[in-house]
Amino acid sequence: MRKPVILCVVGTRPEAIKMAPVVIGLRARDDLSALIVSTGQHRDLVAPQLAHFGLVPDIDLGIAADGRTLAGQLGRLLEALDTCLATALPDLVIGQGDTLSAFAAALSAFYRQIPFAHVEAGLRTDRLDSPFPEEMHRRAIALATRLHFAPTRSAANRLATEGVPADRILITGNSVIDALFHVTARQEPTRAARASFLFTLHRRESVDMADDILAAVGRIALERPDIDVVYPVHPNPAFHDRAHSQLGRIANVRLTQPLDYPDLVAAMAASLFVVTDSGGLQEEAPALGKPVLVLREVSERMEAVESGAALLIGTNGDRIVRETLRLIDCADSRARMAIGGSPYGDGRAGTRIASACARYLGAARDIPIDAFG
Ligand SMILES: CC(=O)N[C@@H]1[C@@H](OP(=O)(O)OP(=O)(O)OC[C@H]2O[C@@H](n3ccc(=O)[nH]c3=O)[C@H](O)[C@@H]2O)O[C@H](CO)[C@@H](O)[C@@H]1O
Repeated sequence: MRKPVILCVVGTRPEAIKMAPVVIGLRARDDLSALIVSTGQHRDLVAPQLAHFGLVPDIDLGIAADGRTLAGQLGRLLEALDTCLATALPDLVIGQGDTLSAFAAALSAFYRQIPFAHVEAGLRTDRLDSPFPEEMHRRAIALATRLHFAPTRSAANRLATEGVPADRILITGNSVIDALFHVTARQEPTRAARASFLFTLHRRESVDMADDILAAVGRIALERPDIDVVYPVHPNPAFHDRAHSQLGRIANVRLTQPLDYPDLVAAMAASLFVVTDSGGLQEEAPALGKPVLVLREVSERMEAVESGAALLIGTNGDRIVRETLRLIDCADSRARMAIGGSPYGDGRAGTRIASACARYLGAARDIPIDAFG
């Protein structure tokens, strides 16, 4: 009898990192078949990250962003994914998060009436302009989703208020914690030669404020030459060019290429704290006991803010300088934010998701699935 076939669609770096534990969980079972579809949205960032989990894309659609408009990219992704679904005839499609690739995967599955499962379901800011276009994507994805894998109870509660039936929601934890533990279990702790903090900036809505944010980082580095700023620069030209022109000549700002996931985790573990606009880093840093200063006005990850592990500081340069210098100078402030453990997961999201998929597809009955949290 043919095993049910699941297509796991990834488009970007964070999707690859968060989908890897799901694929590992699915492939640990002998009653399902899981294939990875790489859309090509982050052409050069997906395969290397999957490789760290021993995975390679099974299907590569090659639809790179290449400067197209959002609508242009979405059209190309929909067409390529529709053809892929018509050929692979999956029993279930899984997507992660809120990107164009995740949205196109949900929509193309819906159009073919193939069930869609959403990893990291239920994240909302209630602001369609922030993050743009991700908030719209994830709300629309929810309409096309059969199985909602919510990382936390608050995400599950939000889905319930949107009318999603309880038996379609499972609280799994965020699979990024699975990925983090996969790496830390294979890494020797390193003692940093110099004190540092990790800085990343990549969001679409950060572009307009990028000059102010990067100028603030430069002011901090010049004021504290004893502290290194470790800044893996996102390849998006909107950030890459600015970073090098504004910060390239400051000795204690270490501009690097995008880091492989294990190297990013090692840099985070060696840092005093993290300053970022990244969603994933807001989830990972608390698990490593690292305070997070979030360069956003709103966040769909309020659990870390409410626990005191993260602080929303927005994009105003003076505030960034003030809050970052405070964490540099005050070990007590850092200790108060190092809550120990992440509210986002226990490292078993992949296994829970795989069990839920197997049960849904009738591949296995009555699987006890313990929810996270
Ligand atoms: C609105 C929003 O928040 N959306 C998020 C966005 O993801 P993001 O904001 O987390 O994106 P990034 O920050 O680019 O990636 C982060 C991952 O990459 C690792 N990393 C980073 C730099 C590096 O040099 N090397 C690395 O390995 C890092 O540790 C982390 O795991 O889209 C995802 C997909 O839908 C969503 O899930 C997610 O909600």
